[in-house]
Amino acid sequence: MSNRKMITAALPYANGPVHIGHLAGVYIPADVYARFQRRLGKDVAFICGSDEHGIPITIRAKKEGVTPQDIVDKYHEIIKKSFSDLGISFDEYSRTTSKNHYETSQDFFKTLYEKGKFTEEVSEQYFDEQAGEFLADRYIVGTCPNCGNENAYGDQCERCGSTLSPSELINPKSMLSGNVPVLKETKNWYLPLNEYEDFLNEWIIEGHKDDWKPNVYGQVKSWLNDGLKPRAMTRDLNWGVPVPLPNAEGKVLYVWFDAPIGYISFTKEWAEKNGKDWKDYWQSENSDLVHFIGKDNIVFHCIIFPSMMKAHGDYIMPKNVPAFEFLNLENDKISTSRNWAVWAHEYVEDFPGQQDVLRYALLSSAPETKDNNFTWKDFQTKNNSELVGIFGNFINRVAVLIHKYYDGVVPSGDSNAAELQEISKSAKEISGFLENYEFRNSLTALMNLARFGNQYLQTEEPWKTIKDNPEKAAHSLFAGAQIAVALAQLSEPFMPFSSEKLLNMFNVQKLTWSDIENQSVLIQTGHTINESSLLFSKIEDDVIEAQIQKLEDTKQNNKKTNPNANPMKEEITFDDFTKIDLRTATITEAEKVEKADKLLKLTVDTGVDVRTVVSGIAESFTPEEVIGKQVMILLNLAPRKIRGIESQGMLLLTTKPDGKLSFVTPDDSTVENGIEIG
Ligand SMILES: Nc1ncnc2c1ncn2[C@@H]1O[C@H](COP(=O)(O)OP(=O)(O)OP(=O)(O)O)[C@@H](O)[C@H]1O
Ligand SMILES: [Zn+2]
Repeated sequence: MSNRKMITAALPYANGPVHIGHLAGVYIPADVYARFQRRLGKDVAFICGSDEHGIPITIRAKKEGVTPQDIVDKYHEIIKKSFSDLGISFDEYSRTTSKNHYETSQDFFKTLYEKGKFTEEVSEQYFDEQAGEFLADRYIVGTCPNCGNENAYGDQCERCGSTLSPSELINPKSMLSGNVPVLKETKNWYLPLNEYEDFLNEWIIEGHKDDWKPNVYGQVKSWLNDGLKPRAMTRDLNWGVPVPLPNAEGKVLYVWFDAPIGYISFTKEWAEKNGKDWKDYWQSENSDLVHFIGKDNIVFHCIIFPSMMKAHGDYIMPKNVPAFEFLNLENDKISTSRNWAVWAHEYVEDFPGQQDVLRYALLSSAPETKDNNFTWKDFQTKNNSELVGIFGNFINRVAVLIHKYYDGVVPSGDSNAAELQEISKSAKEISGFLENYEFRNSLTALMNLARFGNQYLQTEEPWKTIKDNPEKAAHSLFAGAQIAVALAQLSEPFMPFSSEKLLNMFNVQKLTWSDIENQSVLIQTGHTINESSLLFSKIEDDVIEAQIQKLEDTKQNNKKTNPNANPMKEEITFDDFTKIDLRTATITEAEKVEKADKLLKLTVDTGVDVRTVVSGIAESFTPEEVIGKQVMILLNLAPRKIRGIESQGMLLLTTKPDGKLSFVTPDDSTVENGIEIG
């Protein structure tokens, strides 16, 4: 084991604020680990920053009519403040638009280029001639070949979830101009990942079978089993780090090339300010590199970035990549675009001074080995029963009784008593779990010490023995004080705000982890403690209901701005519109079409003539229901045979949320048939 810990947390993408999913899946566990390593006396660099390049940012900027820089400036500040408010103890939090990052990532690219690690490949890519730009996959929309969704993206259909490439889309269109894009040749630089398969197999599949998490190991194995392909490390785009080669105008580094190099750039920035050498953390065998990420980032941190570092030649490989699964909210997938989230900055406003409650609740339901769910009710229970009922209650009783019976001076007791062994036992247990990235178990071990303390006081009953056996009472509170101070010390990685309050309350200094493991006496007889203050307070039902209501409002709002509604179709002229002959009409007869579940044969009085229309409405209406209904008809639609019946025209219908159809009708019954609509 080495003395240095180079800890990174996934760079949050600067197109939205931080939510509880990010916190539970990456930043809080990473912070617990970093704080713990510092307490072990390790030389820790805990590094992060905003990821400010890539397509979603440019798309968002276009939508809002601002520049990509405007977007990232806004979210970088919000994200940075949320982390600091929640006590995430980054040594450096920077951003990928920093000058230093441009230089570092360009240098990295140049080194690989000069060593001949890239292959150059010419490929055909979609190009928007009107906008004069190559189109990233996300910038192309069209019909999904799998489900028929008309608004599938060039890389993915969000309706059926299938992964696509732009050439698979039916009727591809550019999102920039709405035009049909053309294929045009372009040259890019590729990293032949297939050449790194042997190295990855040996290093991860053979070398980390036992110490990496099964979810991480399994994902890597399946990527390797499928075989790796060369991947483009540059893109035709105008937002990002420019490719540092001649004749590479209009090309930038692939966002997943530059983003992980951000860890290195930001370490440099931190090292420079603190008189350290960044290479001691990234290029020395006496350093453990650990990446904290969510499961969707595994391939980038276990395959692509390591291959880049291997190609470079000077870097150490990560010791571990403890990736988390996903956190859901109230049984629904957390989503920035649907605003389905508990936002860190809003939590801090709604629950002032209660950051540790969120840290505790998220850690105890961290999606460590499988996806997990956050609910407000559960959050309330964790606070009221565990933090208030057990942890806070125990410490408060100890402090209050010491003030009451001994004027705030720790009484004398037997420092060899068996109950004091619990302290070092807990410290060792927590430490073992944390070294193994088992955050939930470590938190349980901490709470178990508080539980033990509570029970101990309950059996000892110093409030009774103080009368007839004062020596016993003194020892009980001496031992209670040791356990309370142990909790103050050991809770720091998990609940840093409360830990600090507690250390002040007991008027003691921070100890190293090994001191806590090795000393049974953490606060001496005769030591004066400060006034006790309440650590945690009960969260009432109305507070929780307000949060639930907020989510309910989001649901309602999402219904209003219907996420299922298709975006506008291609623009048409007024002349185009006047070609359409829409009229009011009345259905006079209706019957089922034999052997067709969906069809009704209708006789329609159009005011101009009486005609037959076959309409696919039988799953929404019975024939009886529609007779006499006034409707709207598209009169000049070319006739068409459906099931042997000639259908002359089309009725206008729309769809209700339950999927049933609804007629478009005039809202006034005095409108006669045959009147034009327009
Ligand atoms: N619900 C979640 N649970 C656990 N981890 C998550 C969750 N959402 C994102 N993460 C992780 O947080 C880190 C930063 O995420 P990033 O900024 O890239 O956002 P994202 O994945 O685009 O999320 P969103 O789409 O919700 O904004 C990544 O490592 C990602 O895997
Ligand atoms: Zn689809």
